[in-house]
Amino acid sequence: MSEDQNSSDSALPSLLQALNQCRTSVPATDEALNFLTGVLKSRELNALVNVHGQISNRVKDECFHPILSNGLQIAVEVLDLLTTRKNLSPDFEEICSLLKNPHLQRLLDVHDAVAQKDYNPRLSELPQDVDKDEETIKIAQLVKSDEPLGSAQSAEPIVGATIATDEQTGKYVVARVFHGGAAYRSGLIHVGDEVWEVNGINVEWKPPSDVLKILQNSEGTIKFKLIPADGKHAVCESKVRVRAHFDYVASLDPFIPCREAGLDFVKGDILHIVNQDDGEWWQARRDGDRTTRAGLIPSRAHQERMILRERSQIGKRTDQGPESPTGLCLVSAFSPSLASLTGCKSSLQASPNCASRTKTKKIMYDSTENDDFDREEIPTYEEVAKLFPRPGVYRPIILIGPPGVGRNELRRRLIATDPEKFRTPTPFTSRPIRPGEVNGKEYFFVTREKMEEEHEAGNFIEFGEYKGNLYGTSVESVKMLVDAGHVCVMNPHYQALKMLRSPQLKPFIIYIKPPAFDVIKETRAVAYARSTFDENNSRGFTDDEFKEILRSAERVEFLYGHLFDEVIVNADLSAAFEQLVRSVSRVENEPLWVPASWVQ
Ligand SMILES: Nc1ncnc2c1ncn2[C@@H]1O[C@H](COP(=O)(O)OP(=O)(O)OP(=O)(O)O)[C@@H](O)[C@H]1O
Repeated sequence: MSEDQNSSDSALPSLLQALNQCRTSVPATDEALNFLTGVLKSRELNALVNVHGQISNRVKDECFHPILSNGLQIAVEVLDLLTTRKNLSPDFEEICSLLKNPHLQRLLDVHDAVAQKDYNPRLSELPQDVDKDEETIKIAQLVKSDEPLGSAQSAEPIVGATIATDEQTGKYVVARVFHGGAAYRSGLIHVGDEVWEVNGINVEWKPPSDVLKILQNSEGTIKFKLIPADGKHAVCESKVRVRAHFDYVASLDPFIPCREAGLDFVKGDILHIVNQDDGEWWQARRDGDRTTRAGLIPSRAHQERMILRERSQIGKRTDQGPESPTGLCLVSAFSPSLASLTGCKSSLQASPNCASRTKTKKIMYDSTENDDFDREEIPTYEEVAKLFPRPGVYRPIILIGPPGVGRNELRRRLIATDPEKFRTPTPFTSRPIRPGEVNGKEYFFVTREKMEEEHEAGNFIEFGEYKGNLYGTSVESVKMLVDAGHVCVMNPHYQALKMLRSPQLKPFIIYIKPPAFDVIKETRAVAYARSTFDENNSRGFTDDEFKEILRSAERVEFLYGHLFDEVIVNADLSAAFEQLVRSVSRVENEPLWVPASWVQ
């Protein structure tokens, strides 16, 4: 056994012995001393010391070299692969549960973070000739980045930091340090540090273009002499992941403080926010992309202001005439099955475009007074976390879209693949039960008073009146299906999303999008598709109805686009259905991003 091993083996007994010997002389309570004795004797600490001894024994003469730096990503991929398989052997089941363990995932995450700090190539020795009176100066050497410098307009692409002139002193200070960049990895350069010299050249009063030239012309390592900022050394990486609800192109943003440092992204991208110290500009990476340095993105507050600004400009233009998304016409559609019992206030105030549809059913839909309310929450970023599927507990599948786009058709096809597994919740009605009907099968039959009471209590996802009877689908009936191990599939009116998208139900929302006018017209004509806009006079769709579907789609996307988990364009029906089946399988088997509050 090695010396190290011996010393670590005897460390805890020696400590215990020492503690016993000085027990009476130390100013500590019996309780504290007993606690410490317990810790020193504990199995966990002894095991840990043992492991430490073993490791230091084995690697005494070697360096640690991480074999990989994306352990977590690989673990998730393995998990994804395994969870798609049915009838796994017990060994694989065990691997799955190990990989799902948050402690193991965190450990891999930390390992990767350490592994990605690329300490090579080694920096040359620091110079010995630092003046005694320069003790407060720090010298940082960075290896010049491989990124092309031709287009560099700032120091950022070269050293991973931005430098700005301090308004009060007129001197150069480090304004920002990018996560993952050379400056960040060095751990030596911090926001607020005053830049005194670059490669031995005093830059105190030089114009920015000269400083940039020095950086560009330097080869290999770049040496900085800095006057440290006080107490700003602790940079803590946040673990926040957000889903972006808007597209961002840094080169088109007139407000970004450093364009080269911007991070472009598109709606739906998952971003890892690594730093939120600056209230206006956050630093982020695309999730899973740990190899690159972080880039600048607008903070939530900044983006909200931009959106409000844009809206007020649209508002001004709308006052002067042209249409805006909120000015779109919305038509209700009604099909007799309660699953698609829909309608909305806006439909009762049809615009002149909709005037031809005189037979629109006046079905109340009152989950909200009007759907513009949704835009009060300005969609910028939503904090998300991964939700791992749990065997036997299925997330409800919600098909949303403009009436007539084909949600019902897709829902029915999905249920037909396995009617025992896929179910639509049973609605409630105040209509009297008819001969042959069974309570709880076609409907739950309840009194009008009971329905009104439940409605008042906010328990209905959809609620309406038809031919003097009330109909409604309750949150409870969705929960009942989920608890019974079924996959609940619904195609409610889009306004129902506000109630459905809750941590209790955790629905997966699929937007069924109409294709372009020509394609929708062609595909529906080939299939002899019947319009459900006017149930008493069911016939092929008219051009106006297709236009109405497209107009309504625009409105749904504008109001609820940020809530969609997936988009399926319903052009060719069998292709759309295949995509639906694939999505449903993903929801069952893969960890997917959901609002963070659903997981906590
Ligand atoms: N991709 C498609 N190609 C051809 N016909 C389609 C396609 N998708 C749906 N249809 C047909 O279009 C008609 C309307 O579809 P469906 O009833 O499913 O719409 P919906 O979105 O549920 O609207 P509603 O609530 O009005 O019923 C049906 O006759 C359906 O078979």
